[in-house]
Amino acid sequence: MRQALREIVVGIDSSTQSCKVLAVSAATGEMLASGSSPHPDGTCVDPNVWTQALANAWESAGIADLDGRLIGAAVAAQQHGMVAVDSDDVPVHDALLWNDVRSAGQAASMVDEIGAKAWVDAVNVVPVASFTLAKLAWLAQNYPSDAARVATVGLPHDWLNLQLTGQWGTDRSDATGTAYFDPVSNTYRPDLLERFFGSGVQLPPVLTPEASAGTLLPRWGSSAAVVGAGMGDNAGAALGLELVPGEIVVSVGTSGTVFAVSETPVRDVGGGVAGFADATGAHLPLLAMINSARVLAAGAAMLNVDLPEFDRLARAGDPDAGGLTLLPYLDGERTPNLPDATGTLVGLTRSNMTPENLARAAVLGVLNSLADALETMTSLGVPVRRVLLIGGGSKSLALREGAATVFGVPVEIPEAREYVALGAARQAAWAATGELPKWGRRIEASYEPSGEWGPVVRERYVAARKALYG
Ligand SMILES: Nc1ncnc2c1ncn2[C@@H]1O[C@H](COP(=O)(O)OP(=O)(O)O)[C@@H](O)[C@H]1O
Ligand SMILES: O=C(CO)[C@@H](O)[C@H](O)COP(=O)(O)O
Repeated sequence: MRQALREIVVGIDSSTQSCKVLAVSAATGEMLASGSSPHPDGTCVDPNVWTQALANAWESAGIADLDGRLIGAAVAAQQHGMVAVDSDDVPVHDALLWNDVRSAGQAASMVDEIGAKAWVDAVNVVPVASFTLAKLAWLAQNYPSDAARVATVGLPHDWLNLQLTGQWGTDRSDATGTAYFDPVSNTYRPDLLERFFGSGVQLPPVLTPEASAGTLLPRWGSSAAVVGAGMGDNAGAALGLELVPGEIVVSVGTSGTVFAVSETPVRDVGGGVAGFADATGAHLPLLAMINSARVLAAGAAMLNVDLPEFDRLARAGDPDAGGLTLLPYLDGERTPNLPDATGTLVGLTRSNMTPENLARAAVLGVLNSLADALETMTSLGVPVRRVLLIGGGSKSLALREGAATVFGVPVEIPEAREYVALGAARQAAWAATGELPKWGRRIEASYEPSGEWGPVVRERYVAARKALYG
């Protein structure tokens, strides 16, 4: 069915640092309006803050003024966040986010109790601090009276679905980040939830990718547009990029993520690759890092420069940063599973200790941590013809130019777009029209690996990581 050219869909990306709203043509995907609003810093937040940021971004994009042209909306959001509410849907505790490592002890106990293989067999992930179930176990152990009041548990995008439509609803891609949903049988595992948290908790229905989660409540404007099922943010980016097997996305945003689409589940008892679902009915094997674009921002702050100047410095450094190696685990790390780790700078000498080399070491540290993840992914048989580099950090020219050489594979930079929000918009069009539109994707720049300094930089990084963490 051809959409009328005037019809509009809205995609929402509620991510760690901000909420972005994108209005696009349902027929072509062309951007018509956008707005954004920041989220507070920190690793836990009252979910009502996300609702307010969405309202602000919605208003600044002028969505309520689109009259009868708005036919659909959908939310893609940061994964895993623990939204635990009472019987009136009031949060009983701030939502612990994916990058809150306080639940590391609970995750480790969960693995000790039943073993990594049993977890992979049950839900195709091995628990780490990031996953919702570990956070719920943390809540039960540290705030038992709050835990006792929990009536429903959802995720950030499920919460925003509730705000938009008045109904709870989730999808496979986000449900797989809980550690109590099996992406193979497509069913919840309430036994695991009961064992590590408690019984009697309601969970949002898991909607199919093209399903409607409801229609917009009047507070969002006059239109009763359809709201799609929504999804986790990485599945949103895959949908926005129209990703196909053979391509691996490396996203350098608040989180660093490495993911691919796959018709079959990818199993990793080693726990690096999480066997998430995508937003089309297939799978989304993924590795996530806590330390990514913010390492560059922290480096810029340390050198007292802005991001463009930091980038200029990094490009002016020696190709191998004069021998400096940064293990960038500034906020603890998830992959590798080192929640208590800190960053380490190796190889300082009086001659290499320049702002240029320090900036370049930060860029190379982020790239090497992503290269570790890429190697784990391909070691499990996930094919890689090329990497698509996206996320706010991919604006850094130093990062772009170094990526192919550190990864050892060709890298393409898709044109600058908000791919998470775009994927949500694409799903909204699917829910509203019954057809998943093809909007295509344009590539802005391509890079080939150069053998010159990449292998040396990679070897130094791997040696430093092994020396410190085995
Ligand atoms: N030119 C740049 N160089 C390095 N990092 C950048 C640049 N521009 C933006 N960033 C970083 O990108 C991050 C935001 O990326 P984005 O993909 O929008 O985040 P999210 O993953 O939360 O959606 C911020 O941490 C910001 O500092
Ligand atoms: O934890 C994960 C994926 O498993 C993160 O990717 C979060 O989904 C947050 O992402 P951003 O805020 O960086 O988009």
